Amino acid sequence: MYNNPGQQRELARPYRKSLLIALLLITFSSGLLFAWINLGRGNVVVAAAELIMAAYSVVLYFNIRRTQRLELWAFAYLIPFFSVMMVALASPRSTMNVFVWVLLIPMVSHLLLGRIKGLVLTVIYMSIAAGLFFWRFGDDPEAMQPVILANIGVLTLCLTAFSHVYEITREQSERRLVKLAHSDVLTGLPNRAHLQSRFEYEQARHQRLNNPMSLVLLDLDYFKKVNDRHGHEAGDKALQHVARLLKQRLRKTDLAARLGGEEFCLLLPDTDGDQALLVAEKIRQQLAASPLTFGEHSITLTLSGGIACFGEQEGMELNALTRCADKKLYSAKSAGRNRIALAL
Ligand SMILES: Nc1nc2c(ncn2[C@@H]2O[C@H](COP(=O)(O)OP(=O)(O)OP(=O)(O)O)[C@@H](O)[C@H]2O)c(=O)[nH]1
Repeated sequence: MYNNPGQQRELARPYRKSLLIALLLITFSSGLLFAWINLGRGNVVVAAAELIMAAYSVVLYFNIRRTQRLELWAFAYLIPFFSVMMVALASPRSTMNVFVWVLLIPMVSHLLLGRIKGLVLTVIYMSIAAGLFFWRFGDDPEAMQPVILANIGVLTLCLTAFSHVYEITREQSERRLVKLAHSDVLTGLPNRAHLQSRFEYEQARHQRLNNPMSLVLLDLDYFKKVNDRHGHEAGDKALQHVARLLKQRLRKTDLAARLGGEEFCLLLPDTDGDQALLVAEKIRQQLAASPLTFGEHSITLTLSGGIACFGEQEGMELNALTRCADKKLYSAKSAGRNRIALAL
């Protein structure tokens, strides 16, 4: 599942990229506009910094469209952008109005860098901006009025807090959505999409370490009869019963997924065919020995299974392995059900 920060960053990539591109276009046009205004006012240092920033944003624009390392480029944009802002704040020729730009810092930092790095950058540049404000206007009684300081302080704090809380809730809902998209609603087991991404991870690990890996397909026997005799609710309970058993029996490093209907798949890393057969047999026996209680009924469930081993012979891709395991599952069904087939 997408739980680590790297994967979380991957999810945020598309919207951060669009945002960064929009910011670059704004920086380019506003850089030109303000350079022209500042040149007119004789504020040459600030005008030069703004022109450089406008030119730099064109360079970034072309790099960002192709890059895979968005966060690095976001830093490459934000640090010069905020630094030029600080130059403008420090310039004796600029008025107090220019400090309104500081309010952009928390929003832009959080949106482009996420909650932790965004907060760090916000605190650094807000502290510099506060220092510059007191340095420039500390002896101006008009600017130092408590009501003005309170307005600026509270507004800045609010914007920082809102941006931070927004990022936290955005990350949480993103995680929830990904979890939903990767799990089966009825049983809570991972679904086919999750199996595919986990398989790709295990496939890469196998190529590096050459460890064995097995895939087991399990299918409940005569499941239609359970639905027909006891109703769909009993069928659903039976599927949840099997899912619970799989979760209990397997190692943390194994994966049990529901592929759909009454079919389940186990991905067993570091496990060869014989070991997989032992695991599947234990599950089969335990299921047969622990009937589902539904109302006053006790419903005995059995399953059949087929095992495929990762390798050139049976398959190196998920589809090929599944096809191979499916053939063996079919032979287990034909041989009378309630059994696991390792060979055809
Ligand atoms: N209750 C419930 N039933 C489901 C669900 N998904 C699939 N089924 C039912 O599972 C049954 C599968 O029937 P079959 O494919 O004939 O398989 P079977 O009866 O187990 O027979 P064999 O696999 O040959 O042993 C169908 O009746 C489906 O409606 C589900 O989510 N809940």
